[in-house]
Amino acid sequence: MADILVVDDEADIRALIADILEDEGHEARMAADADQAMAAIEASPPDLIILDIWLQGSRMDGIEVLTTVKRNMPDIPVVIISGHGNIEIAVAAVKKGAYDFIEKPFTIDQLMVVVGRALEASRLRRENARLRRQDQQAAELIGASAAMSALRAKLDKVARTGSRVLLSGPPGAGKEVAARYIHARSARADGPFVVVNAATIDPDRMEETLFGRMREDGGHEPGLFEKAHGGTLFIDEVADMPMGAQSKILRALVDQTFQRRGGSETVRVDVRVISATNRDLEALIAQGAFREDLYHRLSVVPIEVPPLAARREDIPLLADHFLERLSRAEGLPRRTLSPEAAALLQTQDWPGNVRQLRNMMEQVLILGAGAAEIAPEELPLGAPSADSGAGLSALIISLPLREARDLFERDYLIAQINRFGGNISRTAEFVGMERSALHRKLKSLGVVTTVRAGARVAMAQNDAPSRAREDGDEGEAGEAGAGLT
Ligand SMILES: Nc1ncnc2c1ncn2[C@@H]1O[C@H](COP(=O)(O)OP(=O)(O)OP(=O)(O)O)[C@@H](O)[C@H]1O
Repeated sequence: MADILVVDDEADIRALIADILEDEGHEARMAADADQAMAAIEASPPDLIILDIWLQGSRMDGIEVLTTVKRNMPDIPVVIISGHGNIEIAVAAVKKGAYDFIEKPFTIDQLMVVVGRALEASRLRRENARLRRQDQQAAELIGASAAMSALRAKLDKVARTGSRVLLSGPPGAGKEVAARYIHARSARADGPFVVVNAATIDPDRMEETLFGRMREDGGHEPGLFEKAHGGTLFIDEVADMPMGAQSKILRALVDQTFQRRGGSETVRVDVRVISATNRDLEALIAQGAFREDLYHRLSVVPIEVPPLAARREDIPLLADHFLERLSRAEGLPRRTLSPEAAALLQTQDWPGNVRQLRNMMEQVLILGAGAAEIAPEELPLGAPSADSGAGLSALIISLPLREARDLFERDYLIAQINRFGGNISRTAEFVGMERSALHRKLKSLGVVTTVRAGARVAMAQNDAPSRAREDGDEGEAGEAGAGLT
């Protein structure tokens, strides 16, 4: 059911058309002149406007209404009703953007055919716009690190050319997104983007998949090269391509022609190939597992997509992007990372790269506690690695050096005092400080000691060592190291 606005100065024709439309299951609104029409459109843009070209006694005639609508809301289709013998004006209206016209007098069938076509064309246009938006979104490369900016600059450059590109990088780093990014910014953006993963296709069916086959009835099944005509074919995991298919691809790349399986006709296509690998193709060439000539054809422009661990600054940005997208897609409440959780993610090594981060954010969103801020404890992390700095607490990593050092010293000294059962002399000896210097330090960091369950324990007086320094407040435990043994 569509919402259709009928604009005609003749009341009986207006009502007749509205009746016909309502009988066909549409909702019809009516306007007698240009002002009523514009008010109705502004109140709620209709799916279709049926517009009489002559509007007696109206401020604007039909052509002017058409021009205004096309300027302000170009996506609303307009069907013009013209009087008999006014073909030139009707044609001029189509040139100004009307979808079509019908001449008075017309039959119900004639009206409904034009209305049906106009609604279908507008539905397709909306659908195409939606798909293009989706493609653009899938081709979104998030990241503000220097590595990402350099990658984006290379991809932008190569997008403007028609060159073949070989993307290399570890699994999940974003090679497919990079390929989509190139396609979406290339002259082929309106053409198809077809993906084939050489590692997941049965090697015996590879040629058929890529180049199609003839059917027994004389027809043919198109292969992916044919489906990508006018667009881009993305060959993922190209290193897994069987030798037989490699030589056929080589030919398809050299002269853009091939034969379908079981056929003799030469098929010509216009396809840009972007391929990707996470393996060392040169090593495979040395082993005789990959054709060197194909490698050179594929890697006219080689581009490396860096692992996530080489661009840790992007991690909070990426994580937040996934949290936003996933919560919207799943209809879940929006959650953000606490600064400590974001810092902790930055200390991880991410062998599964961006895909692993995305999966983790999905897990947190679905299984997590649900508070607006995600706490570090909610992150499903394994043991920290030795060389990534992950041994440091997330809180410390989220602070500037001075505050981090204060916090570290406070926690470190509390742990040491408690280890030595509250004995400041032994603590001082172990940490390598004079006893008096340790006292001063404890005071400045806001560390106090108190007796609990018969044992002397140290603790932070509050969470802000600098405040303790300013006001010299010794707090309720009040000893700040003084008078201890
Ligand atoms: N820079 C990025 N911005 C936004 N999303 C990204 C980015 N990089 C990767 N992704 C997302 O991470 C996931 C993995 O990316 P992609 O499939 O492009 O990796 P790949 O390198 O092609 O992996 P594989 O080698 O396993 O095929 C996808 O969901 C993708 O949308």
